[in-house]
Amino acid sequence: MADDKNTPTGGHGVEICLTEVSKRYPGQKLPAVESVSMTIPAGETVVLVGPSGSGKTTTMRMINRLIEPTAGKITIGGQDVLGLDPDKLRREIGYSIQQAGLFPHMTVGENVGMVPGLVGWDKKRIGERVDEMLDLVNLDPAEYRDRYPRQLSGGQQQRVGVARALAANPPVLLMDEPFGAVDPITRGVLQDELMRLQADLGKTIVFVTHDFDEAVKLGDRIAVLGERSKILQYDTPEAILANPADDTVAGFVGAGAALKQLNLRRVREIEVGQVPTATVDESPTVLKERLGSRRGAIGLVLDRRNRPLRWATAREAGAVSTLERAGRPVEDSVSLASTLQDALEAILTDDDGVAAVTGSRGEYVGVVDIDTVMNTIKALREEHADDEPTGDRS
Ligand SMILES: Nc1ncnc2c1ncn2[C@@H]1O[C@H](COP(=O)(O)OP(=O)(O)OP(=O)(O)O)[C@@H](O)[C@H]1O
Repeated sequence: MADDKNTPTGGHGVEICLTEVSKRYPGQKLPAVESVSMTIPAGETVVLVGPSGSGKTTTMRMINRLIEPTAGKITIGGQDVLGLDPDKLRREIGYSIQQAGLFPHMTVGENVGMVPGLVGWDKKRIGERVDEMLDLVNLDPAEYRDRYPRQLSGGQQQRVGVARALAANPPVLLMDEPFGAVDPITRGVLQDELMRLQADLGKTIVFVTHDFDEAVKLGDRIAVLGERSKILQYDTPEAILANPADDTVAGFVGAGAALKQLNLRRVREIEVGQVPTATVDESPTVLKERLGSRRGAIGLVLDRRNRPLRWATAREAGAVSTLERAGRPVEDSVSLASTLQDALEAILTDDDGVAAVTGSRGEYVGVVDIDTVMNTIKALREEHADDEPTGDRS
């Protein structure tokens, strides 16, 4: 899929550097963006979040010079953008906006193929690229290529918008609330798709949103902007959730920061506990002995392929002739790939407050309980406690 004929970097992300960039719109007393400095590392997704009017869009559009800065310097891959021809610059930067911004009188294929056409690709290559891009965003080319934007759902239009932004394989992608106009479910699907794409493509993405949860999900780093685009905090989602720089950022992070952190962690990253186990073919007394005399201690009966089958206490194991009927069935288990939020959900709905953890083939790996989750949150908080939260450079 690498198509490096027209792009010096082969489409891989490059660093973007803003140095004391300001924008004052004509006739305005105060600048909309005042002396912003930030480094966006190559191949990372940086999300700009902040209240309405904080200057997110202005900041982003100065990168591709849809808006001209009044002062400061912007470099992309070391090149000063103010020294480049703006039209050429914009062809090398993918741009996708809310409501997709497709040209209504052009078909899906013409929309996606527009920038490759502008940079001089031949017809055959453009055709192939259009189909490849539609495939990439999960739209069947044969079905959608010749439709007009109005013949698509909102979510499909957004997909075409992303396909169009990627078509000429630019190293940089600017996305201004690209999923702002679709329902929450479609939005989640589109976010997942973008994450999957980005894992393969490694573009440098600057993404603007109002939605802090979207920022946490998509961002390698988040820049929380205040008035005139002042950078209130610029850090990883984990660090911002664990240690917001000030009350304004904390307000923006919103309620439930600790719970949101659980969404960023996977069960495989924590140390799971162990309980006594026995397989269904073993005698109930074996499990009873392994559980010992500790009151309330619970063990797991595993099936012949080592998968969690039933929870049982020593007393319950002692009351049956075969472990097939001991205790109660395991209703819900979590896998190593589950988030800690999923694990917490399973723990909270379990009578004994414990969830079995399984590996990739469903085999028993261990257990998690509320203490494990609490300790993880505590550790996260301690890990980031000494962070120097503010910083307008990476
Ligand atoms: N063309 C313009 N002329 C004058 N002022 C403008 C212009 N465009 C934007 N502004 C002002 O600049 C400030 C920043 O606007 P901008 O659109 O960058 O903010 P934003 O954070 O992206 O907002 P939103 O989240 O509502 O889209 C606002 O106060 C806005 O009114």
